[in-house]
Amino acid sequence: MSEFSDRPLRVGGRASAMALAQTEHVSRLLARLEPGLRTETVATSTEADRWPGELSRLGGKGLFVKAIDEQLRRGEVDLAVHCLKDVPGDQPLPEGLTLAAVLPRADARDVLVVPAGSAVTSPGELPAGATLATSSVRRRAQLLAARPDLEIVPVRGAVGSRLEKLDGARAGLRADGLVLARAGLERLGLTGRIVHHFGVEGRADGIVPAVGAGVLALQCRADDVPVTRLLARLDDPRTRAEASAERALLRGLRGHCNSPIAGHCTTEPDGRRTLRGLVFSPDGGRFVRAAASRGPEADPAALGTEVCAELLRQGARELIDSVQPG
Ligand SMILES: NCc1[nH]cc(CCC(=O)O)c1CC(=O)O
Repeated sequence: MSEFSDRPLRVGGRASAMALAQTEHVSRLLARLEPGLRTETVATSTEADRWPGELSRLGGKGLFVKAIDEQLRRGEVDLAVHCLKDVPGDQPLPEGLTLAAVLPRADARDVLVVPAGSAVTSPGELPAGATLATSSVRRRAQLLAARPDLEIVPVRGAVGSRLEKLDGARAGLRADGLVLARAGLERLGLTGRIVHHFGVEGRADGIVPAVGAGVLALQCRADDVPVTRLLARLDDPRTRAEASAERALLRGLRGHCNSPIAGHCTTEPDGRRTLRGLVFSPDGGRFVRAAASRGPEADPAALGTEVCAELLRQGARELIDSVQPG
């Protein structure tokens, strides 16, 4: 007999197709964990979803999670599903909430998608002066660092509408390609559109992912013991350790949502973790980079702090402060 059998568990998330796929995924995992458990999706379109302009002018990426966290605090939902990448790293979790689980990380790579009918199969085939669409300052800086000839143009909106704009089915974008997270396309069943995966290792032709890329975070009220215990069973310790290293790096850098910061931690089969961090100028012309590896017994947050200290020593503060928060 499940202690959740008397009422459905309300799963909160955003209303975009990607977010709905995420809440459905979590609901399926929970049903598998606790036969008899019923869930109900509560989808909310946030202020940031409705805003067509620059996110930084509204208050930043944190708005994607804020409205849902408030529902959780008010008791209108029992858990919240967030992309960890969208959870601000420069402020603590809202009072009374806990990060009860991080799910196993999906493929964290950024990918290139080209318009329907384009013959391009890799970035190297893009002609000089080609236009790529992304609103991520991190992607923009890394693309320009490798190819200063590229023109990078902003694009916002749900992943599906970005693809429609790219294909010309919707007005508002003329670009030779779009750079996105593979994880988002996976959740939408759209990986068939991918023509190239960017490497995460910090080579010149790659794109080091964002802190928390590909990770789904499950939050609940800290005093809700049954839900905290239930969600804890979905926690992936390896991903949690990687996320902890990455987020310690981001916290130490005090980056705001408009900072071109990349941070990615990987784990070897023997448990050894490597954290790589980079901070860029907006045009990618200047950057600092650092990496460190530690054995499985080392505190992942300390790894983040160490890579952060090295980046600051190399001048990361000046790069971060040269960019306006919005
Ligand atoms: N910035 C929005 C966002 N937040 C998380 C993902 C994708 C999934 C993930 O990386 O967890 C995306 C879309 C994208 O960046 O293309």
